[in-house]
Amino acid sequence: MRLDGVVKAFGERPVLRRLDLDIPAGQFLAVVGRSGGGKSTLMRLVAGLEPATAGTVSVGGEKVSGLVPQVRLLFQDARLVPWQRILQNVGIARGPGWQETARTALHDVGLADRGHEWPFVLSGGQKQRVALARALVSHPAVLLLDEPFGALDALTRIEMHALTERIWRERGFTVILITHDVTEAVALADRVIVLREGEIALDLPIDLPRPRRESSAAAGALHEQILAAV
Ligand SMILES: Nc1ncnc2c1ncn2[C@@H]1O[C@H](COP(=O)(O)OP(=O)(O)OP(=O)(O)O)[C@@H](O)[C@H]1O
Repeated sequence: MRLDGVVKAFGERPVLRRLDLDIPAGQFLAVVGRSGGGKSTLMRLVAGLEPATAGTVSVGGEKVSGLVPQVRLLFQDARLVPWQRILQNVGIARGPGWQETARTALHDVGLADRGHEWPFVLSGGQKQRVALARALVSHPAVLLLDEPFGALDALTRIEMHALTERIWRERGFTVILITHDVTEAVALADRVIVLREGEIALDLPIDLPRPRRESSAAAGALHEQILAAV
């Protein structure tokens, strides 16, 4: 994925100012920044939900000019369809064999036996697992995570971190994770970008070995550096 001189303004208000960014396939990138810094706007451009004011976004060498099928988004709320059972929520594309594909995806997120139930019976963390399974069925090349763990309790969040990391390592797609949580960024990402007032204030590789312990001294030093940039 590549951003070339990307600018986004709403009327007179510039939200992103000339962003240049190269994201190699398979990278786990975290985007950190204060509220209002332009993180969600960046996500919407990359997903093709909104056009850039200037510059280009490309995925796999193709310029983005509308919704990109190989890019999937996850939000803070799971956005399940309440009147459809869990299996149907996951199997959104009802082609041949959709049930088997949906069952496999549910199995991958640890909800193998819940397909026949309704979304309302699930906890917040389980709903996010279903949303993740729904994204996985289309074999995305890029997964955009817009604070999907933000509303979860601390223990569930750590479980979701481990699950996301495992599936990312197995499947090898590219991830862009938006988060306020610097610890989360350092625990999961290969690279952290700090977005401040629409510009990249820091672009930092995270070379810690995996699986990571969130409390290591090396992680602490990176954490400080990111916070200072924010
Ligand atoms: N459709 C829109 N029209 C006008 N202004 C907008 C629109 N969308 C976003 N903005 C403005 O762009 C700026 C960046 O918003 P954005 O949602 O990208 O920030 P963010 O970094 O994701 O914040 P948060 O962490 O709070 O979600 C804000 O000042 C916001 O008011």
